[in-house]
Amino acid sequence: MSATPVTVTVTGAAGQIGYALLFRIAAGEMLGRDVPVRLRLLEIPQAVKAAEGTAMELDDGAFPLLAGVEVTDDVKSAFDGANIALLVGARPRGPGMERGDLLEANGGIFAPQGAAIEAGAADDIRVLVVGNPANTNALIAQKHAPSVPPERFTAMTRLDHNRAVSRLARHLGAPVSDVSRVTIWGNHSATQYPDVSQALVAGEPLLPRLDRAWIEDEFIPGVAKRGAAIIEARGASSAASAASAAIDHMRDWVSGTPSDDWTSVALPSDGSYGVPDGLVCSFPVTAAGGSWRIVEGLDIDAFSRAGSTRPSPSCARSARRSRRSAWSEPLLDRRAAPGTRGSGSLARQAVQTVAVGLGRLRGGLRRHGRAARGRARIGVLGLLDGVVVALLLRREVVERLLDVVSIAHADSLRHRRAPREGVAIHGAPCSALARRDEAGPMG
Ligand SMILES: NC(=O)c1ccc[n+]([C@@H]2O[C@H](COP(=O)([O-])OP(=O)(O)OC[C@H]3O[C@@H](n4cnc5c(N)ncnc54)[C@H](O)[C@@H]3O)[C@@H](O)[C@H]2O)c1
Ligand SMILES: O=C(O)C[C@H](O)C(=O)O
Repeated sequence: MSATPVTVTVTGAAGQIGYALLFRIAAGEMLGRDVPVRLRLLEIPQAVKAAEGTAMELDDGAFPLLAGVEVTDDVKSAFDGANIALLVGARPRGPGMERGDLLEANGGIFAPQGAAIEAGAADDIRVLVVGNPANTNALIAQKHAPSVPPERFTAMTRLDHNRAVSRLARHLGAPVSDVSRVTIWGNHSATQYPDVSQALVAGEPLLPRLDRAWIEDEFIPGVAKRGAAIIEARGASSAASAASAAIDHMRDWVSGTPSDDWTSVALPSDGSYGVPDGLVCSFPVTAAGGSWRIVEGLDIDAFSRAGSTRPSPSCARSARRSRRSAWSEPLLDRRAAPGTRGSGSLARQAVQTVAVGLGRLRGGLRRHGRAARGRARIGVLGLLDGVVVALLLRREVVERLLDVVSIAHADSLRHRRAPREGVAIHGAPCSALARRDEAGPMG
């Protein structure tokens, strides 16, 4: 057994995921069965007592690797000397919501936590953001810890990855351990693209064994919308499977991925695959020596070329949408906020949110009835989301955002007759944004 315990900070420790996560960490499933851990549990003051109850149960587990448990509501001390931070504490969504709708409630949590990591975490700090919208929250935390290497901030798409692997294995009647090289691209949101084009089953290409209609009509939406299906069935968002994915994510990060496989992790882009620098995006990654490395050089068109059956109109729509989600978001980003490098891709995400909010608002205002009113309401919330993100940023970004909003507004007035196709956000056809508006850009 190694001598010095690893300090693991878990936020939201009294919540559902926290409860499913902590005992597995204490049992050595995350860092190895020879690595002692010291747990720091961060909660809001109202939930500290519940977290203390969990700490009592951890004691009662008599875990040989557990070197201590501390409970606190003080953000600074929670991250002091932390080697690993699992940022789980955040509000979960309810039925009918998208994860991006949580930004208003949750975005503010991650700036002080990022700052506390900057101030006091250990040099080897590794951060996994689980709280939704995970990609955006990871970016917020990362921007507040400028001296920590950006790639140490990750957001969790491992749950989506595991869902994809499990679904493929069940469909093919194969053990999950036989399925490899699956990728989740993009955001932990309904806009993600679960990609099987490189996947293997028992070392052989998997694509020839799948029907393209199944991939497009069942697999892709089934994975991307699994979180909502669980909320619908369970009345609460996924917890044990999320905790399990967090364990998998950290274990692979620290101990490495198998030599013949990769996993999916959302991390600040290094420009790979045309994703703008700094945007927190899920990629195929391997881990070795405690660092992630993006798998380079994959042929991203393989899936399209391999399809042999003609998709029905709805398949085509869903495929277009999925591919657009994975690949055109960066394009939209680039066009939406040219020259915002340095002010960060958070600005671009804010711009996207505002643009989508505007799309929803316009859609709602143009129609009548309850659905339209709902759409307009969601539009207003989307606008607020964007503004909240922008306010977390510097002044010039806010100004740029206002710029974009006014240009979009002017365009929408100009193209009132064909607003879906006509509105341009710095050159990006707004039709693309409008079609994505159910899913939202945030993850
Ligand atoms: N990325 C993923 O794959 C994934 C999967 C499942 C759930 N989630 C997200 O994880 C989050 C937590 O889910 P849950 O089911 O555990 O929710 P929960 O409501 O059961 O628990 C959340 C806990 O966080 C605490 N909390 C709130 N603000 C905090 C703060 N500032 N500091 C510390 N703790 C704080 C709450 O008091 C609560 O105990 C949600 O945002 C959910 O949407 C993400
Ligand atoms: O869907 C949710 O809101 C929870 C989580 O992100 C999930 O994917 O299960």
